[in-house]
Amino acid sequence: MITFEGVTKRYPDGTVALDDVSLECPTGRITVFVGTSGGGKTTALRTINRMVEPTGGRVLIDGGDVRERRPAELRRGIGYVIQHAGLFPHRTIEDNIATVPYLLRWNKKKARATAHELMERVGLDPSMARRYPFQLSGGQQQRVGVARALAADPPIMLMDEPFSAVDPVVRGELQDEFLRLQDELHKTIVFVTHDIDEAIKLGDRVAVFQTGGKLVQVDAPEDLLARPADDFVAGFIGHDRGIRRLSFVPASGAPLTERDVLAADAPVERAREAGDGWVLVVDGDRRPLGWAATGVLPSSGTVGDAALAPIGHTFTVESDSVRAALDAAILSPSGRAVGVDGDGRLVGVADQHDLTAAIATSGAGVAAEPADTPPAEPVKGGAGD
Ligand SMILES: Nc1ncnc2c1ncn2[C@@H]1O[C@H](COP(=O)(O)OP(=O)(O)OP(=O)(O)O)[C@@H](O)[C@H]1O
Repeated sequence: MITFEGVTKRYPDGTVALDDVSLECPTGRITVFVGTSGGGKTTALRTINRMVEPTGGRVLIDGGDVRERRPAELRRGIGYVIQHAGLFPHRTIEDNIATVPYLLRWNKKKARATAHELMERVGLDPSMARRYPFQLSGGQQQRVGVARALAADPPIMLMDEPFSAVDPVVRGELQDEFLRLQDELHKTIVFVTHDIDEAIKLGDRVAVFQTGGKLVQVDAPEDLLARPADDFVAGFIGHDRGIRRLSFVPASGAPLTERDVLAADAPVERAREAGDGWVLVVDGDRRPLGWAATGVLPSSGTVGDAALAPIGHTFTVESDSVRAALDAAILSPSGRAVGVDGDGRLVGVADQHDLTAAIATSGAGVAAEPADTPPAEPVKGGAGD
């Protein structure tokens, strides 16, 4: 656990970068610092590894004041990743990654073997080990930055806008892989970003900083979206927080039906009986094939003979959120979302009304149940859809 106790940083020119900040970053979890530019996020991060010394208050790691540790020794237990990766341009990728192991005087063979292992872990082909940073894309360089920070297996990782310098698609991939890696490694991570969507996607806890180094709110992402502490936080989160909260409502709570679902070998006559204009056609393995419009069916034969409109995207009932399901429904020609299991087989179909019912019972909607109705378990990593 990293603990900030009334931490203040006032620079000699009078700038207050941190103003009496108290917060806890739990062990094995991701705490994200987010907020306006100049809000003190980077300053707060750097007080943990003593790159910045507070002028008031204390920073503790597992109860011990960081000031009682020598900076070099302290930093060996703390990985540090920055924007643009900050790689050494004249060292190969493997030697960049092995920077700390070399400092720790590991023999070269072991250090390089660790570097290769880590390359695989962060999704880089070890055949790139002998390349130089300029021979890698921005996204690949960021992966090297993460691998380098992990090399000595530090329990703590500080990450300062590590994914900001890459395009949105690569950024999304890096975030997903980062979450997957954290699922295996359980590091104590403090992550700085100015992007609220990134904060909500990655954070177990999100700390919102305001100009002047004031910490305004620390909460789980779903609580931040549900109950912003003040107008600043509400404005910072944005006006679509109602929709974004649905990322934390599990789709498994939505009532699913098998109404108007037919196998491809069913006679077209059966499709004509369907109530509201569309029939979902599935194969013998219950994998969805497409939507058949009942107004334009062939005169005879099977529903599989009909021209099928594409499903668009499905949602996985057990792991996706209502947000993903609603999106699938909105994009579906029939207005209905197709829920599948982990193997892509049909579980059931939900229309927008069914999904609204799930929102209401989860407590996330305006028409929430009375307060004594327990909210559904949130979707883990739910903001990622
Ligand atoms: N050495 C310094 N001397 C004076 N002021 C400083 C110094 N370093 C930082 N500051 C100021 O401290 C405040 C907080 O800076 P910090 O970099 O922590 O903010 P931030 O929230 O990380 O911002 P950004 O999102 O723009 O990176 C800013 O007003 C900055 O100008």
